[in-house]
Amino acid sequence: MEFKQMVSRQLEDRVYDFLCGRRSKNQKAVCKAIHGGILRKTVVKISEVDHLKRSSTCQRCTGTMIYLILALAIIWTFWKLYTNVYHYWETRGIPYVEGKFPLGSDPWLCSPSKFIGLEVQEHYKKLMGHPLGGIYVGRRPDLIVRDPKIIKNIMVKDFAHFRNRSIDLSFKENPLTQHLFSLEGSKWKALRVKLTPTFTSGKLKLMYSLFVECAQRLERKLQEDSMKNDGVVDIKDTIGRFTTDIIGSCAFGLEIDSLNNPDEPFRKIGMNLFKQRIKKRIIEMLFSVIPGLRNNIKSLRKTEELGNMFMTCINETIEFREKNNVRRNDFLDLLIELKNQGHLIADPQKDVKVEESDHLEKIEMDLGMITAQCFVFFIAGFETSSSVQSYALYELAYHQVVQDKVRREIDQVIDKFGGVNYQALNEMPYLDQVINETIRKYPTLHTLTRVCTKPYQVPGTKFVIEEGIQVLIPVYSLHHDPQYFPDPERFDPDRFSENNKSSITPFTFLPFGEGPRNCIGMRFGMLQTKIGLVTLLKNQRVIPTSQTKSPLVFSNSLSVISQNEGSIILKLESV
Ligand code: HEM
Repeated sequence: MEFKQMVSRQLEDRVYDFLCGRRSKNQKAVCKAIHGGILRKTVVKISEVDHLKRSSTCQRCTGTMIYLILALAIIWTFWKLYTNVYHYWETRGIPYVEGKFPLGSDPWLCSPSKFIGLEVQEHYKKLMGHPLGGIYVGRRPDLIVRDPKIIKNIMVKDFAHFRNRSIDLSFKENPLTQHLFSLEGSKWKALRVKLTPTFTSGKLKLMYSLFVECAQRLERKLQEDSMKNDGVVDIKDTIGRFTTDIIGSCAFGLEIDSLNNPDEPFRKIGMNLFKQRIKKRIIEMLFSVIPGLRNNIKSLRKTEELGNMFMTCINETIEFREKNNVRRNDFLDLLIELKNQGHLIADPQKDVKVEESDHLEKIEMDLGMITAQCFVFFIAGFETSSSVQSYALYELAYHQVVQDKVRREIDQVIDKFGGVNYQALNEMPYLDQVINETIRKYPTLHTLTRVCTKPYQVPGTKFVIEEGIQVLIPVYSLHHDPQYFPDPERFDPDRFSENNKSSITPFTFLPFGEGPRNCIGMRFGMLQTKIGLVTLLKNQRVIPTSQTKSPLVFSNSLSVISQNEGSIILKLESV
């Protein structure tokens, strides 16, 4: 007997053992005789099944066989339906990265150690030479845009087609989801117009004294830390506490002191919000396959509890301020003003153009809406600026010449203004270069998203982006593309010097996004970052220690924000 035949016989025997269970040798032989053909061909004709039904010896195995075939048919149909979508880009003549069952183009679920910015970069590299290309995230066809000119059209010129981000708002009963980052369409527009004046430089100047209070606390803490433990500190943790204090003070009007109080609840909340690991990734992937599942996942309702805590805190603060006529010139004061107007309707303003076709939706500025805005200021303001400062200090520790140059600039400006006031911070061009180079190398949002809200023909092509397609703007990949930033892994603040910055290709450097939906808190974030760095660098030198992990490794969290794994340990030395 041929080897192949022998193996198939053995296999057949095993299948019969499984189907016929504990039966006598003779009964099995009858079953085999009856089902042999069926099994070999794996296709059952109804007549054969009828015949089988009539046979009293093998009624049990007939039933099992029918179930098995039904199950196979269901699996086959599911597989066909599931994988059908993987022809989406091919049929539209768009270059693409192949999608495979069940994860699409993204093997990241299988490699939990990979940072999403790097995953997108792999696709970006595979699509080299093409202005845009398709990928599949699970079953969802997404479009990666590589060409800076098309990026400009999507983010600015033809923004009317791409107003929304793709944030799942199915968890609607949670009031915290109604914030500026996630709102869509005319609701977003109305709120953006009203909140924009909150972030003018005039308003920031009024808040400056709140920044100074927190900076003074940071200065004292650093002095203490430099004398303990041989000056070795977890700089990420210290700066994280400092930004929590600033945002707590400016957004919630709370005098929290997380720098000196390790158990400060706001600090704990901030940290937990960004701990989304592999389990969360798997859940997210399931959401892309089974929409609506989100509503049924109990663990995600934890955010509801968080919402209640925030609501109570804001409620009490507003009540107190209104009763005692307290004003602190912070975000909450400005939001209370909006609450007292009752509702918002967007007005035409130069930064957010209202088109004639726009239906201007009324937004009730109730407590829920106010809390949601405070919440987004808290998460956006806490993690972003704290990461930028920590990564800048990490790079400065390894680039002492650059660090000395920044310190010289700080000393000159302090001499000129007699201290670190608001104006002084705006006259430090080299510090600006260092911050820009930090957010180039470590962009806080590795990938930006826009959803196509009305069909859009890409200029110069016949290709139409359909409504509902998610567009990915690969910020991390652009910032690390040697075509735009030669030797991209080198930390070189001179890329942003007065002479060199004009040669940077527009729309390849996007640390705060672009267009009407860019970062509303950019000035606030820059101010927070500068005051933190100046406070530290004017009195201390940072140097790497044997405990400093280098290079920085970015985590695989699903968060839109790039976060490095673990701590950033540096040594402080008084200067
Ligand atoms: C250095 C610090 C910061 C960085 C690097 C940063 C970066 C970004 C980026 C890249 C976006 C998306 C832009 C786009 O899609 O085009 C964004 C949006 C946003 N940021 Fe920031 N951000 C920072 C600080 C802040 C602060 C301090 C606040 C608030 C206090 C804030 C509030 C927001 C909000 C509300 C949005 C959504 C805007 C909208 O959709 O209209 N950000 N930020």
